[in-house]
Amino acid sequence: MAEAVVTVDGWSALHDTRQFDWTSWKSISEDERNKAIQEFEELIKQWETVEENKEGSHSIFKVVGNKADLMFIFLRETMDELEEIKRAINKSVLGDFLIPAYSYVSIIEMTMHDPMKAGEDRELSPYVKERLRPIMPKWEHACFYPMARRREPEANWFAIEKEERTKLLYEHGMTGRKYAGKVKEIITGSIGLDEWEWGVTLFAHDPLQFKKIVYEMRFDEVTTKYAEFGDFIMGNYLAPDELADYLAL
Ligand code: VOV
Repeated sequence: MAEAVVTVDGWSALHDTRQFDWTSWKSISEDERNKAIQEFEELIKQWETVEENKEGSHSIFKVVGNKADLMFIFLRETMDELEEIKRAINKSVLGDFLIPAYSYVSIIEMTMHDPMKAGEDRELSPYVKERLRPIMPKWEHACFYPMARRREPEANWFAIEKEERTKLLYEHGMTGRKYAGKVKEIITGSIGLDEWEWGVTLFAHDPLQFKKIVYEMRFDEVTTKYAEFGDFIMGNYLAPDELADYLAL
C-alpha cells in the first residue's frame, strides 16, 4: 500500500472573493460613503499591525474577470481568527456592499519528505518555518486556483509509491525554480477543508508569467498525468491607500 507523506503545516488561509454592489453604493450619500471607507481603512490598519508583528498576512486584489470584484487573502494562525475577520468585514458598513462570491479554506503545507533530497526528511529550518508562515509579497498580481490529484484506475496519485511521488514533485520543483524572482507560490492543503485538495496562490509582477508557468508545468508528468484544476481567479493588487480611489464615484 502506498504510504502517506507526513506534512508540516503552517498558517490557515482564507481566500474570500466578493462582488461589489455598485448600485447600492451609488444610492447612499457621499458622507456615508466616506464614513464607510474610513471605517474599513481602520480594519485594514488592524490587519497591517498583525502583519508587522508577523502574526499573519493579508492582501487585497481587484479581480479582473467577472467572477468577483475583490479577492481578499488572509493567512492566520487559527481558523477562529479567519472566521472573526470574515465577520468583521460583514459587520462593517462597507460589508453591506461586499456580496460573498466564492471562498476557499485551506492550510499552508509542505511535505516532510524533501523532494529536493529524495529519501530525506526536511529539517524544520528557518527557511521551512518562513514558508509555512509567509508574509505575502505585495506584488502587482495574484492568481488563485484549487487543484486535485487524479484518482483514476490508470492514474491514481494516492496509489503510487512515495518514491515515485517524490520524484515527480522534484521534477515539478525544477520547473518552478526556473521562475525564481518572477513567480512566488503558496501551496495550501485543503483535503477535509474545502472541495478540492490543494489551493495554489501565485504572485507575479507580470501576469504573463502565470500563463507561462502553468503552461510549462502542464508538461510535467505530475501535472500531465495527475492534475485536475478548478476555476482560476486573477487579480491586481489593491494597496491600502488606493481603497478610496477604487470606491470613488
Ligand atoms: C513558482 C514555482 C513553483 C515551485 C518552485 C514549486 C515547487 C514545489 C515543490 C518543491 C513542491 C513539493 C512541496 C512539498 O510539499 O514538499 C510543490 C508542491 C505542489 N505544487 Fe508546486 N511549485 C511551483 C509552482 C506551482 C504551480 C504553478 C502549481 C500549479 C500548476 C501545476 O501544474 O501543478 C503548483 C502545484 C503544486 C501542488 C498542487 C503541490 C502539492 C503537491 C502534492 O501532490 O503534494 N506548484 N511545488
